[in-house]
Amino acid sequence: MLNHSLCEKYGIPRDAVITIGGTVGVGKSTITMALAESLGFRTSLEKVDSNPYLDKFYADFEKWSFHLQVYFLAERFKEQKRIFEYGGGFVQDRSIYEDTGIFAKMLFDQGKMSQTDYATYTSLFEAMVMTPYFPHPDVLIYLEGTFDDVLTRIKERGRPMEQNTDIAYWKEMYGRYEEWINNFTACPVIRLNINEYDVFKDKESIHHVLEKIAQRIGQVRQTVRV
Ligand SMILES: Nc1ncnc2c1ncn2[C@@H]1O[C@H](COP(=O)(O)OP(=O)(O)O)[C@@H](O)[C@H]1O
Ligand SMILES: Nc1ncnc2c1ncn2[C@H]1C[C@H](O)[C@@H](COP(=O)(O)O)O1
Repeated sequence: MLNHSLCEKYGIPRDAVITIGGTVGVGKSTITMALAESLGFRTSLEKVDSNPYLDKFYADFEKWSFHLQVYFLAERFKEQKRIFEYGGGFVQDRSIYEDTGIFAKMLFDQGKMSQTDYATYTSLFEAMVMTPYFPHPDVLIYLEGTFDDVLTRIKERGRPMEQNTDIAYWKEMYGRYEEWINNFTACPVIRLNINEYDVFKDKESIHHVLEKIAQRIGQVRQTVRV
């Protein structure tokens, strides 16, 4: 299954864990699949259709915010375990850090999650994730584009629950993402503009992304060795 030749060509370790971050609609799932195919890695994808809370959440944020956050946390933690059990070699669609740093915080700040629920969620997150035993990704690829481009992609993808959501929600999230990534330190980051590649019209452009990954992981592993 592993595409050893591309891993070797670029010097990307076969046990690497590459996580894709970025706001809703920016293109995470798409590049996750393209990178995994190129490298012969497994994917860890967000399952939207089988999520029992997502539709309800978009219809009533206040009522379902806590349920949804706990559900996402459980799902991502199970995925983290799966990645660990396989010994890496994964491309992961969205990081666990975004659940707390973006979504839960935004819902609390906007009064859509109560103080008690937020405290319970945060303590659960910290107990599960912020421990020395939790493996962080080798690299987080942060996808960025203009707000208009992201909005166009959300519209074109056409998930009904997202179409009925106020643009202010996406705008607020977009702004929070910019601030969040500027302060993110949990693992090495590559910032990738969505105009730097196009997996649909120019498949070869994925090589540009592979080069960046190799370079960043190489830098980190070299620093660790020194
Ligand atoms: N490089 C690209 N060029 C054009 N459209 C893209 C590109 N990457 C993703 N898209 C489209 O944008 C929409 C959102 O992409 P998706 O990967 O589902 O985003 P995310 O996982 O970040 O929410 C989809 O309709 C997808 O086909
Ligand atoms: N932690 C989350 N809280 C609320 N909503 C979330 C969370 N994680 C993902 N979502 C939503 C956003 C989208 O509607 C879908 C899938 O995300 P995407 O960025 O399109 O992969 O789930």
